[in-house]
Amino acid sequence: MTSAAHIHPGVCVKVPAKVNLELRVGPPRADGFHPLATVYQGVSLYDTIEVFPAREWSVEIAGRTAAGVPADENNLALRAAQALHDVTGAGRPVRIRLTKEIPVAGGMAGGSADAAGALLACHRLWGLDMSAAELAHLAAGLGSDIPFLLSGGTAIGSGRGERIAPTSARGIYHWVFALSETGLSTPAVYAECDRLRGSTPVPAPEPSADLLAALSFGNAEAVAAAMGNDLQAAAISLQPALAEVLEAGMSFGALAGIVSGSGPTVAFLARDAEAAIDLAVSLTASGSAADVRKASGPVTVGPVELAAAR
Ligand SMILES: C[C@@](CO)(OP(=O)(O)O)[C@H](O)COP(=O)(O)OP(=O)(O)OC[C@H]1O[C@@H](n2ccc(N)nc2=O)[C@H](O)[C@@H]1O
Ligand SMILES: Nc1ncnc2c1ncn2[C@@H]1O[C@H](COP(=O)(O)OP(=O)(O)O)[C@@H](O)[C@H]1O
Repeated sequence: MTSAAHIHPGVCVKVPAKVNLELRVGPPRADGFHPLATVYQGVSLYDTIEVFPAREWSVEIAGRTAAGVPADENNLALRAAQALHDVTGAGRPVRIRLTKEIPVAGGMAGGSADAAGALLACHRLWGLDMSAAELAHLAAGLGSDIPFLLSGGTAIGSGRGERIAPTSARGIYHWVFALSETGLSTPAVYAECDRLRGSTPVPAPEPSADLLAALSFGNAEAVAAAMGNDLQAAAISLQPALAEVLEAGMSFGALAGIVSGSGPTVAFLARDAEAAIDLAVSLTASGSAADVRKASGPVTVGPVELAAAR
């Protein structure tokens, strides 16, 4: 065989990070999960997921935020590819290449993005014809955030976050993310939320009408006023320095600051693109965050296309 016979084309897709504009958390269900009412938005920090036919399953990890991501069977992208293979009986093993830009364990769903990307890329590579609903069902079994990341954009999440409904959203939102040096574990933050609530009765979660109206008008000030995260107090309780990060961003002119999901990334909404640049510069100069990223939303998952042979 010539060496060209060993070069198989692969498939590539870029999947964004998410921020929860609102995250309302109900009391724990019998299965331990918390019922949610959340508004997700895809933001322009992307992981790239490439899959190539191979003799054995494997995953390799590159990119700015590669450190600490498991390159074994605990990797969510690998688990997703194998789950798709198991339920369909289709396809051969793949080598997965992740190029990570999304902060790890930061409350921005990087692992979920990689899992969603692996599902989309393997679905194409193996020539499958599952419906969007079938893929979403499989995604939900792998993680609550994954169905949203099959498409991105702006959407309402209910159930444990896996039930996605579109919402009308206008405008472009300019974000500055303050990253933390150490991650927070999602289950630990949910548990801390329950502990802080104690025996206080918690109502069933609902998305706020004000936020949905603000999004439908594309009014950044009104969106900022309506943002909220029920996990924020728990994230601050576990990582008290986050309170200072929030204060710093507000003092530098953010419209609003919020812990992203289970944290510890703090998301600041800026008035416009210029204000976002000023805010990112001030936050960086002040040294109040380990790292600072600018992004805009909503953005969707990129096209599923051929990857260069490697
Ligand atoms: C908090 C959120 C907000 O969007 O995002 P992150 O901050 O992790 O990105 C999500 O609820 C995270 O979703 P995801 O990371 O997919 O969670 P899963 O793998 O489904 O669950 C991990 C663990 O989180 C807790 N969990 C998750 C979702 C939920 N509705 N209730 C929960 O109590 C459970 O302890 C569960 O065992
Ligand atoms: N492909 C992946 N990318 C990032 N983290 C992964 C991946 N696969 C498994 N993990 C594990 O999942 C944990 C949570 O990661 P991540 O999805 O980035 O955070 P979060 O749930 O806060 O959004 C990490 O600490 C890591 O050990």
